Amino acid sequence: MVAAAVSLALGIYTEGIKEGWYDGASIGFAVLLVIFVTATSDYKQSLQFQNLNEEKQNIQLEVVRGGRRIKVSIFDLVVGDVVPLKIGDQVPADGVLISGHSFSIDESSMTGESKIVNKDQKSPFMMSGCKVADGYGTMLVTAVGINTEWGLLMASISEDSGEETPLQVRLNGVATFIGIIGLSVAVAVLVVLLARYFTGHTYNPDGSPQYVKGKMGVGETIRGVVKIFTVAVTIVVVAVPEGLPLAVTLTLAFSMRKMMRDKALVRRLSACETMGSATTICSDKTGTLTLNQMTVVEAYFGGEKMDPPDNTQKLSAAVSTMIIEGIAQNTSGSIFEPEGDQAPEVTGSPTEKAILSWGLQLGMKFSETRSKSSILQVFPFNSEKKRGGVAVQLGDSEVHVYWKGAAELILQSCTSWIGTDGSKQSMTPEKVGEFKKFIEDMAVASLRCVAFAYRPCEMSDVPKEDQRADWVLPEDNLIMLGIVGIKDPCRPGVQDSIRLCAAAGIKVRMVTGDNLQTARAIALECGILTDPNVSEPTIIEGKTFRELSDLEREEVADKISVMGRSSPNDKLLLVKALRNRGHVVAVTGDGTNDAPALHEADIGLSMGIQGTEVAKESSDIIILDDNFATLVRVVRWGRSVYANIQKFIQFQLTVNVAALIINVVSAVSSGDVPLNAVQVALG
Ligand SMILES: Nc1ncnc2c1ncn2[C@@H]1O[C@H](COP(=O)(O)OP(=O)(O)OP(=O)(O)O)[C@@H](O)[C@H]1O
Ligand SMILES: [Ca+2]
Repeated sequence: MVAAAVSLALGIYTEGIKEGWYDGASIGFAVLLVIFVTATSDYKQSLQFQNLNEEKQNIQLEVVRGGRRIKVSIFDLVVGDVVPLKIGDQVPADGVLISGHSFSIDESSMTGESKIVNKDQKSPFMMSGCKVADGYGTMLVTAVGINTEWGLLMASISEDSGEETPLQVRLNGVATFIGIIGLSVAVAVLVVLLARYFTGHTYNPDGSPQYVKGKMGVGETIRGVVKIFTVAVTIVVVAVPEGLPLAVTLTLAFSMRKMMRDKALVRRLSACETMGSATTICSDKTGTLTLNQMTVVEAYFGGEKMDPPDNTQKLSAAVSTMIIEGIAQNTSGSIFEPEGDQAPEVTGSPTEKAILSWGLQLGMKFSETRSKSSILQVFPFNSEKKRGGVAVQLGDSEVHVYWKGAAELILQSCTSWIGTDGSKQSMTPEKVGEFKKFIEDMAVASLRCVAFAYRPCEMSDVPKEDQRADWVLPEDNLIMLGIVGIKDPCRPGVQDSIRLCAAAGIKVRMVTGDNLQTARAIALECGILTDPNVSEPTIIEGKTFRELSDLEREEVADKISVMGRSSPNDKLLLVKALRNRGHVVAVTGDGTNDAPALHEADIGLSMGIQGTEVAKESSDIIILDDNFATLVRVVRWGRSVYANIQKFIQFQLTVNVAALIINVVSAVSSGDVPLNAVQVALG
């Protein structure tokens, strides 16, 4: 703007009002144009951010209305709703805890203290925005929206989303740098020209010197100097690549919108850029590479295979009852049994749903079974332990502790097994081999294996009610009930996406909590592995990797294609090792414990459907449809952002530098500039 004003003033002054205005005015016009485009794009971007923010906040959650669990948007939550909560969820509104087990809450977002607070009948109040750190429970909503503590807090502060990406910062730097060079060159030219002018080395077209000492009037001298000034100003204006940062903003905003349409919600703008340079993707298996539609297709109970898996003919009534009790009580899912003969509705995580549906096939009556015994203590399933348990009281003193979890891990804790007739038999090495063989067979067929076990107790073994919250469920000396194999088909199209990645130089690795053999089978199916006979360290167990030294981990990390039975912490270790190796790592995650790995990675991608709120908040991009193919599209967008910006920089710098050189050379040699700002800006 200053340049425009100066140029305008000088132009009018040197060439008269008729011809002089156009140079300055055109610079003014160019500047106004840039300002206008910047403002519009900034405005559009802020609108988009608002939309995205709304999208981010539009959490779908389950509420219980009329005894039935339904999914509603967080915006449709009303006072009086009953909301089931589990680990990783965000408390959606203010409310009180109605029921819960080992339920605790991370209130750091409200209080600033990162302390986990236990919630029970004595302190049942929960504030919106906090995260469930452990356990599960149900809450009654007492205040929503602006009436919550969180709402009051948010009303008093406004959010700032004007964040600049690293590329923008760098380009701003480049633009400033070039500007400074232009300025110094201009000053140099100014000095040279002035010196030549005043020493009488410049000439008019007729060959007479422009400046003759002592013979010039003041007006004429000023006119000469002003002309030189115009030249210098033009050099500065031409040299500054003012369009550069704007181009980046526009490109990013454009890609963000496109990505949103492709089912990827960008939480951090810079992730778009980084994603383009990713060299490896560590992907979850369940839900990302597979459909997450699970069904029980095999079952092995009472030491015998059930064929079909819901055929209970061989099992005695006592065994069936126990299995059904274990399924109905030891679950974080739920079944709604409508009146009449409508089909029951099963809700919960896909694994739970598969098991509950299978229970229904066995003839389980969900609420009836649950009312027969009362729950004393719960150990909710988590990916670290890969098992979940519950202690229930039947009658006066009989207590059953039920466990279900990763098959081979449960098997290790079993010292006996139950026969079809309900007799307890001791776990001989042969029988262990038999169970293992069965797990292996299912895993090779790409099934997820979940084992059921139990242990009878007496009420006298159970701590009194006031100390029960700290009671650790006994998990040794278990009695094996049986094992189910759950099928989760590969996503169609995943093979193509993985091939695409390979062609683009990105290595896809699978990091899963599932059994190594199951992982191998799925990896073969979706093309991460091509040879079924690969060995360590291409395919490695989480535990083995964990026990290596930092250096060894870095060495093997490159070779790993599949990691099975991994805990979220193993994922973090892998990401660290790969980054130390110089990789740009993208990692996917859904669980609460995945948050550290998502943070550590160059790009953290969380799952929109299966992902917990904690995971989403730690991620840079949310994959709304959980699909691996979407992830690959994000990479493509990231790369196009880079390519576009690169091209623009090349173009802009060529133009600016060339114009600068031409102008300087001709200014010094002839005292005038051939290229003015308008030509450069529009050219
Ligand atoms: N609800 C559940 N109850 C008991 N055991 C379960 C449950 N869900 C999964 N498992 C067991 O834990 C293992 C999976 O653990 P984990 O949660 O770490 O994996 P995931 O996150 O589901 O899979 P991925 O890492 O591939 O996304 C399964 O192999 C299964 O045996
Ligand atoms: Ca996982």
